[in-house]
Amino acid sequence: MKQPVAYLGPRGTFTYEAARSLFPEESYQHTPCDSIPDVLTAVDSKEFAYGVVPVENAIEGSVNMTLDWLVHHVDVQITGELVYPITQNLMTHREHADWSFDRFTRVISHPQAVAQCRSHLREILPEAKIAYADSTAEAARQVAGHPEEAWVTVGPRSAGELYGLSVLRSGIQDYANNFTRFIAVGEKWSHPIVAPEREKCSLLITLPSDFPGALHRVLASFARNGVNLSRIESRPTKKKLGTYHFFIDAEQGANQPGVAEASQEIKKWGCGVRQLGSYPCYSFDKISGNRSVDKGVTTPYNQR
Ligand SMILES: O=C(O)C(=O)Cc1ccccc1
Repeated sequence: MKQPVAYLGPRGTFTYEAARSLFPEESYQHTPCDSIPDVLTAVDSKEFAYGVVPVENAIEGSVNMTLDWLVHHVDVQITGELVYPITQNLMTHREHADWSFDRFTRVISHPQAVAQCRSHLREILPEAKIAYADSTAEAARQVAGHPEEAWVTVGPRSAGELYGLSVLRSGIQDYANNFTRFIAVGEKWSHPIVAPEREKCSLLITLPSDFPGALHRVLASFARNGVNLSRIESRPTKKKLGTYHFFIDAEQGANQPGVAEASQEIKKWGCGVRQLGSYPCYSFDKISGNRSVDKGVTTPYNQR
């Protein structure tokens, strides 16, 4: 029987692509959820063994919705990572395929997709209002369902194809090298065909109050124990202005030397240390096999 995987849907999202790359269709059944919290909650409640959500984009940075739900609302482990190339397309209803840009009144998409194309959209659609949807494919679905409206959307070509939209312009992201990191959450798992490129682990560190130089000491402890860090991101604790949780990614698995030692030392100083996962990392190029991704135009519009 195929194992169930929840992803940020509907079909056609970038997350759908990522979910199919990490969890091949031969062995897994992919089920769309309406939002990132829905995916994480469904895995936390064990309704689904696995889930896939976006966590960070090269242009726009962290997906705060994912980070905040991991900290405050669910207790799930990160079990894998995929780095996936993103090409953003400006798309509209087939009936408006030959319209000039100035006729469109609204751009609908996921906040991350809009943010990745902000300058380009300001330039070509300066008067259009921005409206947000829970995913790019949901936005495509809305545009497809309203031919009477002068709406455009931003998202993957696959979503446009699925909902019968026309592509007005491809590669509308503001910068080249637009990649998104997606995470798998839930039960332990490993890709049936492809070996991971490396291991990583993610920790959530909470500093005690009134502790001078606490963050400095935390980082120094990792350095002393020979642990290479690749990311540090702060998010508000939501309890008091100016207090933060720190997401820290280390370039090694949690059971390799250094991480346990540093964590113990940090805990002794009164810091909270929660392991969010120790997991294999994959890149789309290696994992995709024969499946194609929208190569589109990956040079941003202002560098053509
Ligand atoms: O809405 C989607 O398609 C998603 O998967 C979220 C997202 C949006 C923009 C870039 C990467 C992921």
